[in-house]
Amino acid sequence: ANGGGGGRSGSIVAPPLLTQDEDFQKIDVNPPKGTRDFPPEDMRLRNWLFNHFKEVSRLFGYEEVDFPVLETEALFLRKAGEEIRDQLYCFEDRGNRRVALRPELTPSLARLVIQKGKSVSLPLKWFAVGQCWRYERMTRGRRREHYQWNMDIIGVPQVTAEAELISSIVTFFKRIGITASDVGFKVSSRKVLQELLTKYGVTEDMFGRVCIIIDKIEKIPIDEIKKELGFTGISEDAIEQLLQVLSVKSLDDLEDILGGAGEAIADLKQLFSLAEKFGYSEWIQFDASVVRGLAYYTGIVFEGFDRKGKLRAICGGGRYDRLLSTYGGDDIPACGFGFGDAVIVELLKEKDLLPELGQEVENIVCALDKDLQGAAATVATALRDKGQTVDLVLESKPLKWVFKRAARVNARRLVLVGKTEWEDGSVSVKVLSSGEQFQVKLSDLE
Ligand SMILES: CC(=O)Nc1cnc2ccccc2c1
Repeated sequence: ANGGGGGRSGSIVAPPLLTQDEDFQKIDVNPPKGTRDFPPEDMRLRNWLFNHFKEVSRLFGYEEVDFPVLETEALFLRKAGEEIRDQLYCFEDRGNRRVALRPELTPSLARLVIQKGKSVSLPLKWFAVGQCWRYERMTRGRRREHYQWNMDIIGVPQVTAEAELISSIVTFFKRIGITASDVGFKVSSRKVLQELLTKYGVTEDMFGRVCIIIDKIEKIPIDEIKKELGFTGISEDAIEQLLQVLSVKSLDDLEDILGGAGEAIADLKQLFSLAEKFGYSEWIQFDASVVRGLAYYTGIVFEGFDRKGKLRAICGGGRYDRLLSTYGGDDIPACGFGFGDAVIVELLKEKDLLPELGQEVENIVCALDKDLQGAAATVATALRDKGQTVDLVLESKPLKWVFKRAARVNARRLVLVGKTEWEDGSVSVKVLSSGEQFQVKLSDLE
């Protein structure tokens, strides 16, 4: 509809002759490269997934928030060499402002917390499900957008916060039929790296960069890793020692190397003990090689992985105690996770756990001849006012067509408005599963 613009009212203006060929050119009906449409069937799966995200978040007492998909570019301009930065979907808008489509939600959340400042009482427990963007050469044929579920706790320095976040993801997995034998969480702390780098005399400002390099440890050859670490000023033998520590497989072995005095060990011990109390011990394991690819993590980091090792990380998160202060906010501790909508669907397919979601409608209402179309509208409204879902047949159609549509929309029953019945305020109802058919007064229809 073109709104009031071209209605029947006013003088009829002959439309301009469609002379230029661009008026005829067929547009490309596909969505832009790397993006998806959500036709009904895909939208049903997406809603099913997002409803689980949101129900778990509410189960944990979190409040939903959202932010613009468009942010100032500066919010994402970290200099640690992150992939998310190289692929920023940024541009200059018509006001010559540098802007970007958000590649993640955490910076926006930090911005909003700072904006709210003293007017919000800590701790904050917020969640969001939002579309995030990246711009990479389509050579890789990868998607340029995905939806991310985030949960964040702002203002809690203790690892009870991280322990609760992992519990919420475990709760989500259990709700959709994923078990501890399907997936696990690799858990570590960046304080391990921090304590080592301090020992090797590496300065704080190098910390983020070193983490990003190490996060690539399984993605690029080890010699490349060593070379890149060399550029940050770490000595050769310090690099060897560092890589040694990252292959440590138990907290006890780590303690032998770091000594028991550091925060890293204390945090991790407490997290594993809390995991026991939350009841998800069998879901988590210590893995010193987990650093995650975001520069702002400062403490515990974790990532969900499929135990078959066929898929990329399912989700990931950790503590980011410095992020708010880097944006000029107060020194407020924070932690959170991101959970993308792509890998989880691949996992559900693998495990044959995809739900079967068909369209459902309770009633199809149909007038048996065209001068009963108004009556059919009245019947549809009566049912809708009682909260019943109704697919109203809007044109006069042969009954054969109506039965076909009833099957397609998976209607539970057919409500037929016929001349004789309507004269005494009745309609005829056919329950499609049993074939049972009966007359009923409109007022008694429920
Ligand atoms: C598997 C997948 O689609 N990943 C994906 C897709 N789009 C993104 C967009 C922004 C940031 C990360 C992204 C990650």
